Amino acid sequence: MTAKLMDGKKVAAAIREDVGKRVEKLAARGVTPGLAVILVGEDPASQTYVKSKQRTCEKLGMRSDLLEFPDTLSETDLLAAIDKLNRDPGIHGILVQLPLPAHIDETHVILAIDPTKDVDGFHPISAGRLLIGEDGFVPCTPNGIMRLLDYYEIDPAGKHAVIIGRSTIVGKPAGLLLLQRNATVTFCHSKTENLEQYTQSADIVIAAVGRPGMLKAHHIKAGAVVIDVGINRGTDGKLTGDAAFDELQDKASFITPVPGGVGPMTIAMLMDNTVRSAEWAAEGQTAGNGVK
Ligand SMILES: Nc1nc2c(c(=O)[nH]1)N[C@@H](CN(C=O)c1ccc(C(=O)N[C@@H](CCC(=O)O)C(=O)O)cc1)CN2
Repeated sequence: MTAKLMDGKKVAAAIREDVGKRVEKLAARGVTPGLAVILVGEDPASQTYVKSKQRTCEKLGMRSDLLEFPDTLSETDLLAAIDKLNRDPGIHGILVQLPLPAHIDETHVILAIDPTKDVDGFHPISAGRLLIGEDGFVPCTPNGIMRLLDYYEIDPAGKHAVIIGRSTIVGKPAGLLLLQRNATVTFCHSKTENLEQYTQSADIVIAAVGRPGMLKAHHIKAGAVVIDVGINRGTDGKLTGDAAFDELQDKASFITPVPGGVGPMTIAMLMDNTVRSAEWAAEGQTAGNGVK
């Protein structure tokens, strides 16, 4: 069996096209969706991602503000910058690029973002809405994974999904989304003993641990769907995922490549969340539920 590639670039382009149409509709009502991205420090990968977010916004006709700070920025000054953006009516989405320098507490920063502008979906209000199944901002990478599954008509209902990784950004929300779609979900992580005991019975395996090539052919059953969230840059600059792609592609039914799989979906879903935020604001709603 040769696995079918799940082409994140193609699916992300289709999402951007839809987002672009919604931006035009908002423009007809005098609204320009605005995203503010805060970057602290000079991590090269983070610089690439924020530039890509900015470029995508501009291509779609959205406002994009990039606030760049040195890694000596104090937490107090960062919270003040967020507060200013919270009060800017032209900004519908605020995100702080992660990781942050060690002296800044990520939780304080996430809590400072107005939940009605939390387009990353990291605020506890967004996380709570996802937990109870209420409409709200869903973290971009897991939301992108769901859109990829939908595009390739992979219905998680009744399937066993194994998630390797329990981060609040990817693993946990991906598990909740799959559960909402009636999958049976197992979380595995760095302390899981005998990983293959779980992965070998999985219909869908999501690898999100940041360990290059850790998911190998012997871990999966024939015909499993493999979603690779890993973005590991080698010393040669080459990007590899958490899945050993070459050996898995002969055993899986579907597999996401790295690059070109889940990564492009993350930015497309960020655009989707930002435009949703502007749509909700234009309707006088908060997070889609009609509450002002
Ligand atoms: N505030 C946030 N910080 C971080 C997030 C996030 O969702 N919100 N996710 C990651 C980084 N990230 C977006 O911010 C991101 C990672 C990867 C890609 C992507 O398109 N990857 C490409 C390869 C790009 C390359 O060459 O490096 C791919 O996989 O094809 C987009 C966004 C951590 N921080």
